[in-house]
Amino acid sequence: MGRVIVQWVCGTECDSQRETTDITEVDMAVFAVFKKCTVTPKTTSGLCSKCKQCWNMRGSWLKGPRTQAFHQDSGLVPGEVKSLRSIASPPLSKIRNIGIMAHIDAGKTTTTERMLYYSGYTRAMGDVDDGDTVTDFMAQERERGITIQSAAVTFDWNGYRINLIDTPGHVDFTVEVERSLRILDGAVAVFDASAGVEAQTLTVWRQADKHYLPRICFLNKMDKAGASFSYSVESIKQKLKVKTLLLQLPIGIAKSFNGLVDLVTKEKIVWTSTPGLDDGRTFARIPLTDTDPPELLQEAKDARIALIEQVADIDDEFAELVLGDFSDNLDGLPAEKFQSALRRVTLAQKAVPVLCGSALKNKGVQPLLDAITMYLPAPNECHNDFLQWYGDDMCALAFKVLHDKQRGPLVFVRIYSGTMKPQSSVYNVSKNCTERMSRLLLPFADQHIEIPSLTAGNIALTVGLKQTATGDTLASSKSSAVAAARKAGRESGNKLAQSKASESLILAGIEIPEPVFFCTIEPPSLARQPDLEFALSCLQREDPSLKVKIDPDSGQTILCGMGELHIEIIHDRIKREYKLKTQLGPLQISYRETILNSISATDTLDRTIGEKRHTVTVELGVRPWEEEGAGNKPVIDYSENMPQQLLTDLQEAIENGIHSAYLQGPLIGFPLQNVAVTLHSVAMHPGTSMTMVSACVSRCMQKALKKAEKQVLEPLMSLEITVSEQLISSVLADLARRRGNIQEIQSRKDNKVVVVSVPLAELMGYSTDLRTLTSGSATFSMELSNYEAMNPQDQAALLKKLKGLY
Ligand SMILES: Nc1nc2c(ncn2[C@@H]2O[C@H](COP(=O)(O)OP(=O)(O)OP(=O)(O)O)[C@@H](O)[C@H]2O)c(=O)[nH]1
Repeated sequence: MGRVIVQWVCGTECDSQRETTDITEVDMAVFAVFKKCTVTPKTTSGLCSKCKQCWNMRGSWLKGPRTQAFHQDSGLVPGEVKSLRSIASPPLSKIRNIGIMAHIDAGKTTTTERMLYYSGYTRAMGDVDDGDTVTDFMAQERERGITIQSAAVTFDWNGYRINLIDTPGHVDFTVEVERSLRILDGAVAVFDASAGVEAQTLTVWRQADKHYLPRICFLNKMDKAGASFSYSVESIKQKLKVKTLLLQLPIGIAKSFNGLVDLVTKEKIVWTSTPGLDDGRTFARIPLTDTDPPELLQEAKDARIALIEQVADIDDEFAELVLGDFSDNLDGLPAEKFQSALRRVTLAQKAVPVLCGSALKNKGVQPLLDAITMYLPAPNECHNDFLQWYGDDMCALAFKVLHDKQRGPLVFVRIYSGTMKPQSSVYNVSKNCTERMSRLLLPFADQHIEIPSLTAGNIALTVGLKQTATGDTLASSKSSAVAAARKAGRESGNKLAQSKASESLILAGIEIPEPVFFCTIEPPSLARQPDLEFALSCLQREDPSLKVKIDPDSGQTILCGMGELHIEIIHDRIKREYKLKTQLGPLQISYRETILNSISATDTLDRTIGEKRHTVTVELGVRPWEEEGAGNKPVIDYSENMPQQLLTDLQEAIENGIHSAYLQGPLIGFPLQNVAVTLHSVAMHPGTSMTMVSACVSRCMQKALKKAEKQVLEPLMSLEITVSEQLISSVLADLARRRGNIQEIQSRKDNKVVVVSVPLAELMGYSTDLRTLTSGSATFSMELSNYEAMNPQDQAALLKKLKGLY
């Protein structure tokens, strides 16, 4: 038997876990028991002692309560496992990396489950309502009705490899959205056919626009009372402003929905059920004939002609074909030519194919899978700048990190070029370190299949990378990354471009915005502090927009995040996943401090520790720095009196002292910004330790800062709000109340896009307020723009508040 890593979890009381590398008959029977709860294992010899105990106690798994972990195992049959091994690396043209996006409850999970089932990789169909799906989401997501984390599954369909990734749509999780979209080549948007376009779909659709992703629409829930094909299509046209290509027509609607007409092939698609097995696996494609109801025939004929005209309008090659060989005989138009034209139009994003069905009633999913392979792009049809520099060398992007209790961190990567192999070293370009990857796995359906290598275009799961975090770029070696950077520089010509190019090599990953909110977090007891630190370090690797630091005064742990909801979710995850009930302090905004004039100071530190006397005297000056290049790091220079060549450890000690003082401003202890430091002199007693030098420099700098004229800087956020013309006035009025400074109002089709900068302090709860103001129709994205000086009144009010004088 092949080496197949399968993790299974006993779904009953014992909660034990086991990994096996060889699938045997017994194991298969056991998996079947766990998955389907209907088969009796021939023997219990394959069970661990805990499971055996459990088995002996119950005598059966049949009534075992279903737990979330229960569904990590699968009902694969041995033959299928073999076939997985033989197709580990399909040709590039046969790979589809696609996202599935939808408004909450549109049927994304149900559709994915059906895809896995029909492609033959799960033995039973998972059901959202029974809570046994493969792409199960976090508890918080279900409770709050939002998607936070993306799931990645791989499966094969008709010789194509499909890597399917969920794209969460909530504005507070921009990084999660960005990291999913960044590695995709195309997307399927799922709609509830009784609701049309809903708010969250609008958000993700716009994000997908930003990444130029070709898309297909799937109108799900055609069986539902109130479902309307025409209403949904109209809503897509109106709200998403796209040209829709109706490739199918539904046969019947709501309760009477029972099939589809394929307008490209002129066939009816009818699902047949065998008594007791209505799983939608079998269906027939029957050419439309005169024996079909005349209304259906007429409707199909009109819709097909409209589709042909529409495609001919957009695609010249197709227009030539239609006007030439087939002008008198549109019926004779070969389906393959039609499909090629539809593919060109979809890839060029000139229009979007629309399909329909009912995932729950097992209708329409197979044609959707065909459409994914037919109309969405292969990785080599997408453009990625940095690829040309790596050539055949391996370059991959880590887009998701999961913490597995047994295997440690599992890192999902998208391979852009070259080949990845287990038991090999990889160079992390973003972290400048080399790591060893022990195993390479495919997240195949609900299994992780061990593979010997994987080539460009694929998505893999790696084990053993301990440093790599979400968003990091991986290359085969440091020399390969340097060679790629050089190549990029050479091609761009000058020095500046060279440095930009090498930066963009690193940024094959995702730009992580600076966190703007923070709060303290405390474990339930001091003894649990190490547990909290462990939880936070795991969460930080999964989510690079989360930052953790220690308050130098109080020693408290500080959590810095992107938004109110972000911090709330992290708090919740620590409780659920790490079983730690932590206490959060009030949410605060991360201000900065600066100075307005130049000041010098001198300080002496004289300490005797043990037998040893440490004496050091420092003289330095601080001044405002208005030129570029300072930001949140100090600009440091040395006066002419200082020796030209300082000893390395002395210089390091001095700069450490400056950096530590820079973290705590003189007014309210926020980090400094735009301050330069000049060191005039350092005199020390022989044998004085470098730690004392750092301490003295830091103290001297704080002394100088205290004497200077001080200023608080507040974070200004740059917002892009997309809102309909009718609602723009109320959005603008609200922004004025929030001290918003409108920079630009652009027109985007029927919508207006407001570009505005607003102090973060005025944006608490903004996503909820905007939703209320526009009944959920407006969307916005937000990022840190810069830090700006507060006016004297606002600053005085803030200082009073922070010092507790209110
Ligand atoms: N009538 C009908 N109900 C459906 C269909 N597809 C899904 N549902 C139901 O709709 C609800 C939501 O389905 P999900 O598959 O969880 O939808 P989702 O888009 O993944 O939802 P989130 O994960 O919460 O974003 C469940 O109760 C499903 O049973 C369908 O085709 N017809």
